[in-house]
Amino acid sequence: MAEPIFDRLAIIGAGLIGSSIARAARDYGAAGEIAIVDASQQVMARVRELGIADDAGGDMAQALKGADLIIICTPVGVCGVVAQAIAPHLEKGAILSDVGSVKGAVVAQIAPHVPAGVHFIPAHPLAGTEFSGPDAGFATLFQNRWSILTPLEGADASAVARLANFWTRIGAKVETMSPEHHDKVLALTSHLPHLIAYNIVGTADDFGEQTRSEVIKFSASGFRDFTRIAASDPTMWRDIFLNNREAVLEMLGRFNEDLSALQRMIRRGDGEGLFDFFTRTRAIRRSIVEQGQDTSAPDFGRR
Ligand SMILES: NC(=O)C1=CN([C@@H]2O[C@H](COP(=O)(O)OP(=O)(O)OC[C@H]3O[C@@H](n4cnc5c(N)ncnc54)[C@H](O)[C@@H]3O)[C@@H](O)[C@H]2O)C=CC1
Ligand SMILES: O=C(O)C(=O)Cc1ccc(O)cc1
Repeated sequence: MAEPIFDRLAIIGAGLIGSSIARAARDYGAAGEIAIVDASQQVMARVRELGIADDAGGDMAQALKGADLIIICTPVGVCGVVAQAIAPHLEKGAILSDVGSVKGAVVAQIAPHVPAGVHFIPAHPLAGTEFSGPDAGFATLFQNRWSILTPLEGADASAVARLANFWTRIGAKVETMSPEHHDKVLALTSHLPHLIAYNIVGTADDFGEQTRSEVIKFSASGFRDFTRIAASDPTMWRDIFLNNREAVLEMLGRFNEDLSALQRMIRRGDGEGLFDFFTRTRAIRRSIVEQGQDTSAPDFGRR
């Protein structure tokens, strides 16, 4: 196997993403040693049972000793607190990264705590499922999925390249962009779809018992897909919406306008308008499939 890219990887937060990175780093030889720290004793006990870390003692100073890559894998709402707690233990030349679904607010939370000589390079793997916790992770999660790096201005190019190599080694394709651009793109492609799913499933839940049980009984694939997304972790998604407020509200405004236009077409019996609209949206789906980015195989995300 090729040489490890990092000597010691420390993961803070061993949920779906943190535990998947640990498994993948070991399976693909991306790190010499792997240390895991999690605030939950229950999670730490499970990490030891699963045997996915070389160091799962739970001591922060010990875990970070000699770590040349540290990845914060907690919900985005606590990134700042975590960065503050780990800062005294970070060694010169180390790379500090994260996997948060929001980048602007995460940079604002973490950057003030990064000691001089430590390279802070935020990242976001566009890979996941509706499940959480250390048991939900798996080594192949990042295969053929994007990982977006959002280095700050003046970031050390060789550190960025080394982190990009790490993601490539564990199967991902890497792209670089600014945190602001990331947050706009993800507001539309990930955050808004989750909000719509939470909303439609919530609407069904607001109906009486009789309707609710019929919805469950007769749910065809459209609604079923929404229920999968709406089963995603409440803490994680609360933090995403609180931390990508501006971009989500902007996209929601555009979405509401388009929804009103569709509503008007239905009310006016404008079949031609509806047909044209649905023809445009079908073309988008076709280009995604042509680019080989369709991951909607029946068992995607279900294990
Ligand atoms: N779930 C998904 O599909 C994806 C999630 N992300 C991002 O990855 C991050 C983690 O998400 P998941 O792994 O799904 O969450 P998760 O809920 O499975 O795991 C989070 C872990 O962080 C730990 N934690 C919470 N506060 C902590 C603290 N102060 N110190 C140390 N550990 C702490 C929790 O005990 C838990 O084990 C989030 O920021 C999320 O936005 C990114 C891509 C996909
Ligand atoms: O399960 C799904 O369909 C997802 O969309 C997973 C996901 C959730 C959050 C992210 O920031 C990236 C990927």
